[in-house]
Amino acid sequence: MTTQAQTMTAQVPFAKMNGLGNEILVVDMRGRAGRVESEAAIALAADPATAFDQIMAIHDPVLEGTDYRIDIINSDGSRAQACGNGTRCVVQALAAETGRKSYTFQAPTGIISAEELSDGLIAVDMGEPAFEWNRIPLSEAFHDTRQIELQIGPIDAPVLHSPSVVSMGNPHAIFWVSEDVWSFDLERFGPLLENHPIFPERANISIARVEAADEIRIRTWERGAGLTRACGSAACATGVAAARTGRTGRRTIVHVPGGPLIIDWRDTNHVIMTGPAEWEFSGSLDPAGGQWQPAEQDA
Ligand SMILES: N[C@@H](CCC[C@H](N)C(=O)O)C(=O)O
Repeated sequence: MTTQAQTMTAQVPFAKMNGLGNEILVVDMRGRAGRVESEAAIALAADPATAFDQIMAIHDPVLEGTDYRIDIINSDGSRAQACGNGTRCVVQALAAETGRKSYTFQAPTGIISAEELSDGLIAVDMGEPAFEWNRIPLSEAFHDTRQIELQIGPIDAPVLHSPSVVSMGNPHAIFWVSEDVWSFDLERFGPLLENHPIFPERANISIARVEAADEIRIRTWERGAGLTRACGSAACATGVAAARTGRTGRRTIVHVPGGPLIIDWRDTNHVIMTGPAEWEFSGSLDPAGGQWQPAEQDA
């Protein structure tokens, strides 16, 4: 039988945060073995008080030269390779704890660095995009991924078609539209496209409208999380794809439903995403089962 003391030792601290409305739980796994289990993630996602889009679990560093290792879990319990909004939340949480502004993380997709700027915004180096079909990945060869053959809706009058595809460590498809992005039933088309056989590892699906040479508006259906108010890696993928197809320059403001993100695809080929993060409340949770309680001052 589990005693109260055992239950307490199983608890780890977390902070409920958001990045432009992308709901994030930052879980502190430092000094602990194990990981946040998918079962725990699913239970926490089902509770309206802790409902989230991604968990960002901070682990002790493994690789020399990095501060921490980050594990990313979607609300359906699947693992993700990148999460831009979540990374900003992690940096804000660590900066509040330590006073240090810059960090280097071992993320599932590789080494990423990020810093809190003097105005409080957080800049994340999201690494280099990949365009090769087998790195997205796609299930069939497309030599030009600026536009691939994929459509949804009636065959002779598709609602969405010919997306650009980009990997930001995780797979993204961007459907360009000239209408209001809110006029599309993304809740209906999102899951069909996320799970389309062309994407063997599923994909994050965005609808994007270019509004100026440096401004884009998007909505995203996230792989493993559904409709979200913000997806940082989708904003990066869209900024890159827009520049790559001649729709915009390399520095854009990408408006997600939660607000603006600055996306800068630098000459170094690295994509820098800048935006805010916000703390909501703190607590402790069991990374195996997901049972949680608020911190005393927040209870
Ligand atoms: N919200 C994230 C992206 C999260 C990962 C995604 N759902 C996936 O499975 O690839 C972001 O801000 O980048």
